Amino acid sequence: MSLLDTHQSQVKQAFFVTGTDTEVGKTFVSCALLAACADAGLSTAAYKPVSAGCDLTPNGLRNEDALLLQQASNIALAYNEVNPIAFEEPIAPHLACAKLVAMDKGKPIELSAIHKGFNALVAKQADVLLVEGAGGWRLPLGQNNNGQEQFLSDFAIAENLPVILVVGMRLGCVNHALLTAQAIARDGLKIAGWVANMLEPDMPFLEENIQSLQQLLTAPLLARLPKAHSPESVKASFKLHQLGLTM
Ligand SMILES: Nc1ncnc2c1ncn2[C@@H]1O[C@H](COP(=O)(O)OP(=O)(O)OP(=O)(O)O)[C@@H](O)[C@H]1O
Ligand SMILES: C[C@H](N)[C@H](N)CCCCCC(=O)O
Ligand SMILES: [Mg+2]
Repeated sequence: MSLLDTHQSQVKQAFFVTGTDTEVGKTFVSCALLAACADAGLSTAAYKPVSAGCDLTPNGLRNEDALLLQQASNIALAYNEVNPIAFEEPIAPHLACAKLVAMDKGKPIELSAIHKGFNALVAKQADVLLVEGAGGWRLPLGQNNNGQEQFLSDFAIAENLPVILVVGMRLGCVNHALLTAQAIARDGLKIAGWVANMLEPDMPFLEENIQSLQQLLTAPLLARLPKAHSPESVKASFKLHQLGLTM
């Protein structure tokens, strides 16, 4: 029985949300999907295992993505349950981590800690659990104690999570989307679907680019999100039955 099967007995469905790059709308799309699930009467939780770019507050580091995901979840979650590994600098997390380790102010990122946080959220038994990556699919986490390079995708692979791919619609996204989809498939995971996030409404041939991706990506197009003032305002873009969340 795969890890996911074990987990699925406790959650209706967990998804790993990745994107064609950083800043393409993983958080925005995740919050919109969480709102759509809540409207459908589903209980929701979210996880941002690794964050970089945080404010230092009296309660500790706080990442904007993680706060938005915490707020968009309708199961009450403590901040550290949502985001157990946080770095202050808005840079690649493995570099932020290496800097702290070099100054003896931190320790290497451990995949086991990411799995532990995931298992704790699975135990909350939400109908839907969204895990947001950081940057793109192959996010480095630095070396483990055996000197092996680790990636956040290793976590998704080990948990056998279906993946939602957020494509930031801008020139160059077709290549990024196809390379990401290819890597996910070669990693043995299923893409549950992809989202056309229309960050740049005036992108030339926007429709033609979306149609090209529909032809070139085998996974279904889950939603076309327009540039909007809030994730809540575009939650109706999702058809939850495509994700097996409603009949
Ligand atoms: N469809 C949209 N309409 C309006 N604003 C959007 C939309 N999608 C994303 N944004 C905005 O663009 C910025 C980047 O989006 P977001 O933070 O979701 O990207 P991300 O992929 O999660 O980035 P990161 O890699 O840092 O996690 C944010 O300010 C977000 O609010
Ligand atoms: C700081 C930024 N907003 C993201 N949270 C982290 C992006 C990491 C990108 C790593 C890479 O270059 O692929
Ligand atoms: Mg984000």
